Amino acid sequence: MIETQNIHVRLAQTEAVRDVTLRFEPGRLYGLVGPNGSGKTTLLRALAGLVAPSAGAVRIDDRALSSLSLSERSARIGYLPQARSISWDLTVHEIVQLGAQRFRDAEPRAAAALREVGLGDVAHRRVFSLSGGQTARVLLARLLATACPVLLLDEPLTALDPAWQRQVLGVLKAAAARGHVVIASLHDLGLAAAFCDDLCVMHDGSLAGFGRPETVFTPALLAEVFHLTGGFEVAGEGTRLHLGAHPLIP
Ligand SMILES: Nc1ncnc2c1ncn2[C@@H]1O[C@H](COP(=O)(O)OP(=O)(O)OP(=O)(O)O)[C@@H](O)[C@H]1O
Repeated sequence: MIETQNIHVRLAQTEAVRDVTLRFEPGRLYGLVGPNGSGKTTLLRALAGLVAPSAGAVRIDDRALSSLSLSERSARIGYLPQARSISWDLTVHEIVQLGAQRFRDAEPRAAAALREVGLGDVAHRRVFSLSGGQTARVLLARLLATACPVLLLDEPLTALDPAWQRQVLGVLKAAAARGHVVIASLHDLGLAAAFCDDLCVMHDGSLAGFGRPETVFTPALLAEVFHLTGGFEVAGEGTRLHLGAHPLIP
C-alpha cells in the first residue's frame, strides 16, 4: 500500500500538486489522468520519492517514504519515467537484466519479462537497433523485472501502436492481479476507463476525482476537466465510454 497524506509539491513558482490525499492498494491498476500540466508526472515523482513534498507525506506500508534508504526504496518502488532514453547500446536482455539485478536469478527473470512484452525474439539485439515502440517495451520489461511491489509508470502507452497499447494495459492488469500496486498515467480516457480498476483525475494540481471509472467520468467532470462531452453507454454486456469535443472548448 502506498499513500499520500495532504501532499503539496512546489516546483519553482508553480504549486504542481495541491493538497492531494490518496491511498493505492495492492492488486489494483490505477489510471492517473488529467490534462497536460495537471500534475500527473509530479505526483508520480513524489510517490517515487524523486521530488520531496513541500508539505504532507508519502507513506509506503505505513512507513514514511522519506525515512527509507535508497536501497529500501528501490526494492519497493519501480518507476518508468516519461522519457524513453537508454544511454548504452547494450543488448536488450542486458538492459532488462539491470532491472532484476537485486535477484540471484536475474537472467530468467529478465527473459520472462521480455516474453511478457513480446520481445523474446530480439533479446540478443543491440537496443539502439530497435524501433521506438520496441524500445518503450524494453523499458517496460526492465520495470517488470524489478518485481517491485509498487510500479509507477509515466505514460507507458507513448510510442505504442493501438494493439500494443491494449496488450500493455493487459500486462499491467496482470501485474496488478499478481499483487502489485500499479499506477499509470494515461491520456487515452477510453482505454483508461476500459482497463483500470480505479481512476485518479488531476486538474490544475488538485484531485478532481478518484474511484471506479463509471463513477468518476461523469458528464460534468468530463466537461470541466477535459473540455469533452461524453459519458458511459451500454455496449454488449458492459459499458463503454463515448467522448466528443465540447462545444465550449476554449
Ligand atoms: N521543473 C519544473 N519547474 C517548474 N515547473 C514545473 C517543472 N516541472 C513541471 N512544472 C509545472 O508543474 C505543472 C505540472 O506539471 P506535470 O509535468 O506534473 O504535469 P502532467 O500532468 O504530467 O503534464 P503532461 O500531461 O503534459 O505530461 C505544470 O504547470 C508544469 O509547467
